Amino acid sequence: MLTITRKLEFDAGHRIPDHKSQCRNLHGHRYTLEITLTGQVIAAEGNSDNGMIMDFSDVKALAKEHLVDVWDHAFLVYEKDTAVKEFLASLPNHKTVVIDRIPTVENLAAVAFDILKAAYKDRYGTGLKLHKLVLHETPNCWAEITDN
Ligand SMILES: Nc1nc2c(c(=O)[nH]1)N=C([C@H](O)[C@H](O)COP(=O)(O)OP(=O)(O)OP(=O)(O)O)CN2
Ligand SMILES: [Zn+2]
Repeated sequence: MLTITRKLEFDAGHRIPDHKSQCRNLHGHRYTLEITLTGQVIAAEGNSDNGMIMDFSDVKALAKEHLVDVWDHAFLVYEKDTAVKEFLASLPNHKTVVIDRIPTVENLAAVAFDILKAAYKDRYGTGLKLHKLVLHETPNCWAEITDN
């Protein structure tokens, strides 16, 4: 299978409220996102994206619009983490993203996959689709999710 992968980075805060150790504290990460797409290679002489599955700049633009700019410098808070949710709501103009599950790297990768799957789906009639997403929380810890 032929794929292309675009890497982007963003910063976000989170906490894992029931964690046994450090991760129950408010803290942040520089997340690294790897987006892998598959689809037919575009064959259209004279087109800017001739010979590409998708121009990397378009991969980046869609990722930013639908996910990266939404999560960058936001605090990603679990919807049932009432104490932190209320605190963040008390801060004027604070960038907060409420997540319907605990913001572990596994869950954030799954949420990101669903968002980006819809964003890339068959934009050119070439079967373009999100194949895999990797989300690094630290250089040493990451989750991967693949389309099934
Ligand atoms: N399965 C998971 N385990 C942990 C998660 C997670 O999302 N899924 N998250 C955390 C913490 O939030 C944190 O992101 C990881 O911290 P840590 O284990 O300290 O990671 P480091 O890379 O900084 O660890 P080093 O020991 O410095 O390499 C915890 N667990
Ligand atoms: Zn963390």
